[in-house]
Amino acid sequence: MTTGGHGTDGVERRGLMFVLSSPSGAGKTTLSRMLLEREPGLKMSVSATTRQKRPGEVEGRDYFFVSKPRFETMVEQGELLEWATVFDNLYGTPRAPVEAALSAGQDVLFDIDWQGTQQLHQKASVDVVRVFILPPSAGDLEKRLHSRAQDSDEVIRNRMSRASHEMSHWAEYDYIVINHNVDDAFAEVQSILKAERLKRERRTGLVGFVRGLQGQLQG
Ligand SMILES: Nc1ncnc2c1ncn2[C@@H]1O[C@H](COP(=O)(O)OP(=O)(O)OP(=O)(O)O)[C@@H](O)[C@H]1O
Ligand SMILES: Nc1nc2c(ncn2[C@@H]2O[C@H](COP(=O)(O)O)[C@@H](O)[C@H]2O)c(=O)[nH]1
Repeated sequence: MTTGGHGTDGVERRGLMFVLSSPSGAGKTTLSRMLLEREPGLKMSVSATTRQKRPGEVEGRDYFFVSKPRFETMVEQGELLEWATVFDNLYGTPRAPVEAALSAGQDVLFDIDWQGTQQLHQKASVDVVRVFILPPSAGDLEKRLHSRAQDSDEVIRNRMSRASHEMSHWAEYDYIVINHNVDDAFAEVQSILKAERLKRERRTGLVGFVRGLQGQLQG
């Protein structure tokens, strides 16, 4: 699925798919925004969803808000790379922008749940990096859902009641970050991205680069 781009050191490598999952309210959106601001070469995958727009959310930036029939057509026509029902709404990743970004040598950031992560991993395991964000405590998680002030008490109760099930998938992820403090959690997530970008098996240009170095040493 992926084709080459260049790393900051000029050596060609395959793009990667960087996935953040967590129980609702643990901080994925916050950490994603920080990553996008500070990490050039990273593009957000904007999902399609049938859920209602929250105050302040922008069409095409936060989500593509679509009707259920439109979502079903997207599924039938193979327009989604993965999709799932989450909290009684449908969510899915449009395929074309992800493929275009990877082809242009960018890395792609996903804020998706464990079901979508499993589907992506089945399709492109070596290029998928899975990070699970945990809250420091249940009390903090509830406080964060309230402090966001965008969901009704009923929606928050529903999300809290499902948090334990969401968290039961933590062991399917490559990295676990506990979001006590947002700056520390961000530093950890950013370190994971930087290290994964340097992984030997993604760096398709290394063989040629090392041969060139050896040529210089011998010549
Ligand atoms: N370390 C932190 N300490 C305190 N508040 C935080 C921290 N990280 C995030 N928050 C706040 O918690 C709330 C929920 O965060 P955010 O929207 O990023 O969660 P999320 O995981 O994306 O949730 P969802 O899955 O519902 O989209 C926001 O108001 C955010 O500012
Ligand atoms: N499998 C997918 N899950 C997704 C996608 N987009 C978002 N999500 C997850 O849904 C919940 C709820 O999000 P919210 O914005 O309503 O709070 C959260 O866990 C997201 O990660 C997707 O395309 N596929």
